[in-house]
Amino acid sequence: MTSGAPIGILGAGAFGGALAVALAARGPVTLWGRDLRPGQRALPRLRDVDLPPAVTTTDRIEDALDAIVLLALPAQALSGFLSQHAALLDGRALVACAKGIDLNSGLGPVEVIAAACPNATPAVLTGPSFAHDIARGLPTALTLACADEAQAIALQAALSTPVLRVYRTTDVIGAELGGALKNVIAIAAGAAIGAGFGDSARAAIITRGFAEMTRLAVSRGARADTLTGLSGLGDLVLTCTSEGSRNFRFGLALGAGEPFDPAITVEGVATASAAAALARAEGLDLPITAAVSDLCQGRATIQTALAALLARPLKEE
Ligand SMILES: NC(=O)c1ccc[n+]([C@@H]2O[C@H](COP(=O)([O-])OP(=O)(O)OC[C@H]3O[C@@H](n4cnc5c(N)ncnc54)[C@H](O)[C@@H]3O)[C@@H](O)[C@H]2O)c1
Ligand SMILES: O=P(O)(O)OC[C@H](O)CO
Repeated sequence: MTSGAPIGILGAGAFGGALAVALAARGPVTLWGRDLRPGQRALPRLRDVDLPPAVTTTDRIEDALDAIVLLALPAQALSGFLSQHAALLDGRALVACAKGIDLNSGLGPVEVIAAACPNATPAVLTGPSFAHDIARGLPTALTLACADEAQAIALQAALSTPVLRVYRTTDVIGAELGGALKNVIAIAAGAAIGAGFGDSARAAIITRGFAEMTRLAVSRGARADTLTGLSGLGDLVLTCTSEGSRNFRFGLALGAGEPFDPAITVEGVATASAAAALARAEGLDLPITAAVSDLCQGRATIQTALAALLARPLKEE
């Protein structure tokens, strides 16, 4: 894997498209999408952005199997996609870009890769980053997590550009759970704002939500300090405070009792249920996560969820 080596991106949604634009600054990129026409230069999920000449678009996965393959697909689609294409993908450096927990298995993206492609070198790219910011060339810092440190160093170098600053860690569980769980807390923050509970309530949700993220991640084997980094606290702050976030906007609609376009990817919905199940299995108390899961599944209203959270026994912080 040399600097400027070709990169393949599977998934031509907002994030796959944005990464293609950014990584084209350092070498050739092949972008595969299931609905992509060869030669297509504009992406429906990434409005007002034209792909640069260094990006080749294709609807043949075989064309995008470069030394590094980024998987820019939603978390709930990853397992099925990998199983379907395992023969092509196994044995490669596969970098998941998804932020979620697989609802069926309770696994994070790296474990999902390992299960479907046992000979691949799996990694995850996460951290605070809106596709529309990256595609516009705005400065962004990400986290690359890979259990193999030498591979983490190589991927970090290969995926960094003058404006895309990639940090690395070998704490895969911590990095991927931070990215997954912040989406759940962002739904709660959005719901609080949408329901008119105010900014003080949002600050409480961010803080107590962060405690829940850390509790579950540490219980699953993460280092607590990973959660204070870009992939945890960094992304939590971004996603809970910006209407650029789909999870936050979904929460806003939920809190306001308004409809939300079901075609928009909102990772926190499935991940709330997956995280609540993991917490039950680990004997952990994650009240905000459970409330989001109940809200999303229609088992609670915004008022009953708030009442349940406020009625909890008083405790030490
Ligand atoms: N958009 C962002 O700002 C952003 C930033 C960082 C990380 N992410 C993460 O990246 C992942 C993808 O998000 P996105 O924003 O690109 O979503 P998106 O909805 O914009 O695009 C998802 C793409 O995946 C494709 N897809 C879905 N299921 C598929 C399947 N089974 N086979 C093949 N293709 C399939 C869709 O056709 C679509 O092109 C999510 O986990 C998200 O959390 C997104
Ligand atoms: O739009 P969201 O809520 O999926 O968030 C996008 C990124 O994960 C922000 O880092």
